[in-house]
Amino acid sequence: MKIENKKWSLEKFNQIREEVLKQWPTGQDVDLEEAIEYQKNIEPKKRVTAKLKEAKESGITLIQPRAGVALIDKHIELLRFLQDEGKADILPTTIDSYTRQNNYEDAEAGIKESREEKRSMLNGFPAVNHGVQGCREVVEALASPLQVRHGTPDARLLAEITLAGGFTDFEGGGISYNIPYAKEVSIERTIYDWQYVDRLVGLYEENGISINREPFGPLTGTLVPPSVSHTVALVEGLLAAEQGVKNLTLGYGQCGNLVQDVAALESLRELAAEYFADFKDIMLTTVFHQWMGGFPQDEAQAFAVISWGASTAALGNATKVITKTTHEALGIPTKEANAEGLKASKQVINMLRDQSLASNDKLEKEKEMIKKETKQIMDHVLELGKGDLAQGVVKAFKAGVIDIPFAPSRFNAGKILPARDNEGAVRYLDHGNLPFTEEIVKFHQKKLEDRGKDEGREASFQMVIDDIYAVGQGELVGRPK
Ligand SMILES: CC[C@H]1O[C@@H](n2cnc3c(N)ncnc32)[C@H](O)[C@@H]1O
Repeated sequence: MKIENKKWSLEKFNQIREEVLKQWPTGQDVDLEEAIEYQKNIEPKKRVTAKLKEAKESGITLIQPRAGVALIDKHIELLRFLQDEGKADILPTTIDSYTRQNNYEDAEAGIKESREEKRSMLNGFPAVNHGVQGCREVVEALASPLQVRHGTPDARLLAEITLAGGFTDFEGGGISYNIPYAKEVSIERTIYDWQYVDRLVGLYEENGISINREPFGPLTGTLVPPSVSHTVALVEGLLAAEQGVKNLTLGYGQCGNLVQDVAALESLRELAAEYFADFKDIMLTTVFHQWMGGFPQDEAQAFAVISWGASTAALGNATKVITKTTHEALGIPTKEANAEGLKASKQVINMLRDQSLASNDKLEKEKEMIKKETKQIMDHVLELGKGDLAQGVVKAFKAGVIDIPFAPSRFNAGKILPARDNEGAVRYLDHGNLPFTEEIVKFHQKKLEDRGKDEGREASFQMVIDDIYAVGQGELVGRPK
């Protein structure tokens, strides 16, 4: 397929739509006109965009967990608990791994098994199998707005069914739900398929229905430098806006050094304001993901990591924070543990509501570097695409100009290597083919050399390994044993 960053015609969209809705029997229940009417009757307090707008205007940080189980009644019970006990501002529905791979047969088997075993045999909610009516049962049982969270390279049918089902926010994108989640799916394929998702959202918007879109910020969740993360957020947001998306939450996964993370959130807002300046009617918000790397098993230590994430989200004025639980190192959390992660986060956010991180030289320097790096990558992507962003992305991955650390995809160059400096900020030990100037490369090298001097060792791959295990072992920087 030829990909270009151009709004799809309705004719092209409808032609592909016929195939999409045939991928599973429940696709036949999607009737767009009826779905638009149904969405029209979902009042503002149950729309994610309204909640985000209110939070952005009042400068508060909303809390949202991840959560999903196999059966509709159990999923409602779980979400009701997170809403009423956890006080979640926005509710998730995390989709199961079979559905994420379009393996609806095994999802169906998982539903059957869950009924037999009387416990969830899936690691999320199989929305495609439950269909439009099943999704509406969930939406109508809850008072809070709902977002679909997943990791699906081909999310076209999932989007059709969950949006018709009353969800008002859809996570993911052609890079962020491919490169960290799949090995064999080409970038062309997922950029194209996610243009379909965004064109569907554009169709809802053209009919007065506001649906929020949230590219998946953390990517591989493993020491992803802010400028790599911001590049993907901006690219996916711009591709979505071209298809008619009007509400975008751009995300970033916590790295752990407070100044760098606050600088990342502030620079993300500033970069987004620049890159989306031509889209007059777009609402831009930010989401901060609490630490996505390895967690300590110990409950108290895990609470500390959760609270550190909540603190940074508040001090960085993120519109929303995605919370973690003390079961992170163990598996799918109980509803109680999930609610506790929400309550700990809310406590910290409330206590920091009237505080902010005073601007300082370090913060300004960090913001300057992140913005310079991101712009250097973005400029090169556009150059490679001869002005077409979609073409540029495909070429950028081939050239390693966009490169995501520790990604499974064979379409990712995998040449960059991140490691923490002496204060725990994430730096480029190897910047691979990222198109950075000498100034940028030297800045990162010096930071890592300083750590090496302090530790009495060379800046090396061993630091990367030490840093990957550090948080789970009670540290931030992986110091030599
Ligand atoms: C993006 C990855 C994260 O999503 C979370 N996650 C995935 N599936 C579920 C789930 N079913 N319930 C709660 N949390 C979940 C978990 O914290 C994991 O680290």
